[in-house]
Amino acid sequence: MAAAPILARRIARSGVLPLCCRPPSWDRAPRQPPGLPLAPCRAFSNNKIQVELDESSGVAMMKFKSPPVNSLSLDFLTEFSISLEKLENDRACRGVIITSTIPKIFSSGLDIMEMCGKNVEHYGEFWRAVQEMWLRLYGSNMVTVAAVNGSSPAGGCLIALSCDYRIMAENPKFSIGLNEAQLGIVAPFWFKDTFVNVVGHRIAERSLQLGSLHPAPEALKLGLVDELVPEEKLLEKASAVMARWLALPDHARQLTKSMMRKAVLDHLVAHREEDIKNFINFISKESIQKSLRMYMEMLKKKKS
Ligand SMILES: CC/C=C\CCC/C=C/C(=O)SCCNC(=O)CCNC(=O)[C@H](O)C(C)(C)COP(=O)(O)OP(=O)(O)OC[C@H]1O[C@@H](n2cnc3c(N)ncnc32)[C@H](O)[C@@H]1OP(=O)(O)O
Repeated sequence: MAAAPILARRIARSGVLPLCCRPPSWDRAPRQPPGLPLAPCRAFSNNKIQVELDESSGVAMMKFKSPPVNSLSLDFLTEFSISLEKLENDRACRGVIITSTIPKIFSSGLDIMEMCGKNVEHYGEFWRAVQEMWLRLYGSNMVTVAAVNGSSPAGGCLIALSCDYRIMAENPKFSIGLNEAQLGIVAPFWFKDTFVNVVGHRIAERSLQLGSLHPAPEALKLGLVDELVPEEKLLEKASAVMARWLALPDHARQLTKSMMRKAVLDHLVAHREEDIKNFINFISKESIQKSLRMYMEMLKKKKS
């Protein structure tokens, strides 16, 4: 019996408070009393995501590990939201680095099979889980750094865009972008707003209308990612960036982050049910289902 729907309902019932539910944490510096042995790493690993918290630095490493392509299924999204919630509520954790264990893939975006041939209840539950994940990540009090070590289309790109800083492996074969238009679907307003907040209106408009996937060097030029580094240096660089961000007092950084992101978060919170209804109506259309089926066939043909 799949646990995800139950967990998803549990999260949904609990409600998410954007920017974030726990109290302000300027007193939450990692505690490593001098003279004591190094604080241990605490780890929790579920099926699809592995998390290790280094208590001495206050930094968690979150690794997606859902073969073949880290697609964002209902189970994955539920696990992701629960992992974020656990870290958010852990006073020892101040920052999280998000990366993937799958070679060449950060995340392939929303699991298309969750949006194909299912019933209205399923679409509603799935979309609520997508919203939940974004509200938790975009509204997180923690410093969030995406170490993008592979391709990252659509929902995968949204995860990276929702972080505070994006470092990508400098391989031109890896691409990133909101390519929904290529699938015959439309990125919802909060995907668009998150994108605009990172790259500005003009670049976002052109990229969204064309459903562009930008190779890493182009993504850097557009400001979609903040820097490129050789793949083998990605985690080292992410840790260095994290240390720089954590050097500031938490309360000042968090209030600034909240000020920058609040309007966009509030917009979805105020229109959450409407957004779910809109998704259900859109995705249930026969023409949209046909587009998604054709896209999946195209992916399979590309392989053979
Ligand atoms: C009102 C609002 C309405 C709607 C809003 C909806 C917003 C949607 C957001 C999204 O995120 S949609 C998903 C967009 N994702 C993509 O376009 C990515 C598609 N995948 C790829 O381009 C490639 O698979 C790849 C990620 C670059 C990896 O390529 P690679 O060659 O390494 O693997 P392969 O293509 O052979 O794929 C392996 C396996 O995985 C299946 N797959 C891939 N992506 C997805 C996915 N997103 N969902 C489900 N399944 C996916 C692929 O079909 C292969 O399956 P197979 O082994 O059974 O053939």
